[in-house]
Amino acid sequence: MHRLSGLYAITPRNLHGPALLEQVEALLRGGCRILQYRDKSQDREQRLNQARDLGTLCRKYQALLIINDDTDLCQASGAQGVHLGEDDMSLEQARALLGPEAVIGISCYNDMERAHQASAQGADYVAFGAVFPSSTKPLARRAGLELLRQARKELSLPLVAIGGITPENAPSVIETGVDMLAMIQGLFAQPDPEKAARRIDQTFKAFRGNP
Ligand SMILES: Cc1ncc(COP(=O)(O)OP(=O)(O)O)c(N)n1
Ligand SMILES: Cc1ncsc1CCOP(=O)(O)O
Ligand SMILES: [Mg+2]
Repeated sequence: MHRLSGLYAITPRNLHGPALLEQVEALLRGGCRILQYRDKSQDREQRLNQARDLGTLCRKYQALLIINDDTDLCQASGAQGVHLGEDDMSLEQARALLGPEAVIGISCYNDMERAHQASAQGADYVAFGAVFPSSTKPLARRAGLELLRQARKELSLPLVAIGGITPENAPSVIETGVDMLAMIQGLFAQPDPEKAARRIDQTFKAFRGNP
């Protein structure tokens, strides 16, 4: 059983090869145990090699590797699951391809109805956001802290918050009851990503206690 809680790091577009692996390993050292490989580039071979290398690194730290958008890449690289949005394959199709053990996460933006539907259809987690303005995705729809609180009341599956989250504003998001914080710039744009990851990990522990 995978542990769907805590820091959920997502790879940035501008980092590849050894530099990406180095930064990801720093996050893993800092306590991150969920990683999403998000790479919209078209070079399939490069994406496959990168996903396999990230998988090797994640196994070393017993971390989960999720692939953004692409079920083929998930299967080819041996990753544990996929993250799907409204422009991607449906949850039913992905489940049929990847099987019951795969972790499938669904973007719900600010749409509670979509989240209830994903939950009923067997999603492993649902994501809401952007919680704050995001320089990675400036046009993302906004889902504020109040919506996260409401989602926590209505839904029992694991919840992810995404968009503009930083080590500074993380406590205000964790306080709503979400299970995971998905972050790109709030980790990778920090001078010390390991320290940023450790700070988030400790913030979760301060709220929830050690397991
Ligand atoms: C954890 C998490 N939540 C939301 C998203 C956004 O997914 P999507 O709407 O499909 O947009 P892209 O990331 O594909 O541009 C995500 N990737 N991860
Ligand atoms: C993919 C995505 N979906 C909503 S906001 C976002 C980007 C999150 O990146 P950052 O943590 O840098 O705001
Ligand atoms: Mg997508």
